[in-house]
Amino acid sequence: MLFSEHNFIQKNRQAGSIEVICGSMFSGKTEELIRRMKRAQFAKLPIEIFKPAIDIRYADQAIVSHDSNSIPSTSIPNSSAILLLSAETKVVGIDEAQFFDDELPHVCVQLANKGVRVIVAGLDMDYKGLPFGPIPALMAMAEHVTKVHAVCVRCGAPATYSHRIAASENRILLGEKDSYEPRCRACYFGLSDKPINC
Ligand SMILES: Nc1ncnc2c1ncn2[C@@H]1O[C@H](COP(=O)(O)OP(=O)(O)O)[C@@H](O)[C@H]1O
Ligand SMILES: Cc1cn([C@H]2C[C@H](O)[C@@H](COP(=O)(O)O)O2)c(=O)[nH]c1=O
Ligand SMILES: [Zn+2]
Repeated sequence: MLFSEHNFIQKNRQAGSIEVICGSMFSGKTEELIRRMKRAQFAKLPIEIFKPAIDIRYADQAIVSHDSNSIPSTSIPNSSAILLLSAETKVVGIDEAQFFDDELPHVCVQLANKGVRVIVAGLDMDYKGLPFGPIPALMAMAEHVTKVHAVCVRCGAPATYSHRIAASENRILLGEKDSYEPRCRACYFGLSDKPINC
């Protein structure tokens, strides 16, 4: 084997990767993140899972899916804390990533370049259907992007939008079924004949 070829393989062995799991609310992002992280645990790899401190739903020290699956996590105030807290880690999971600051893509690139497998889950769109926080940039920089779908509560089609039923117009409004419902394109934009009670 040529020296340059050997060097190339060695370098690539050290490289990690970025995976993004995105979609609407109730689409299974957290479940998919938990599944991937538990598989890494079975492989005896050191893992760390982070979520933004702002997300105080369900539990402080765990990520919890709408189906009550959970795995321990650390709540952090900003994305730079991930670098400080994941020194010996081989697999880093990040949930509710839409709430993190714009430095998150840079943090993920630094980790991946150090050989870490980074798995990020978050909403790709806010309730207005607009790209949400650092997720679009992460989707562009990731090796793998998985878009998962909920079931539209109006018609049963695959849902890609998170329709807000609560009155607030703030971009950030923590909530569950009391405040949001997953909808397909036709039901979100009112394109179908079926009447939609908003
Ligand atoms: N309309 C819906 N479509 C799909 N799943 C739903 C719906 N409503 C509730 N769920 C539940 O939500 C779970 C997914 O939860 P979770 O992984 O926390 O989603 P996300 O993180 O994308 O909000 C599903 O397995 C299902 O039990
Ligand atoms: C669409 C939308 C959502 N949120 C909040 C509501 C929930 O607390 C989380 C999303 O949780 P999930 O795990 O994806 O179900 O985000 C928000 O603040 N603003 C929005 O526009
Ligand atoms: Zn629909």
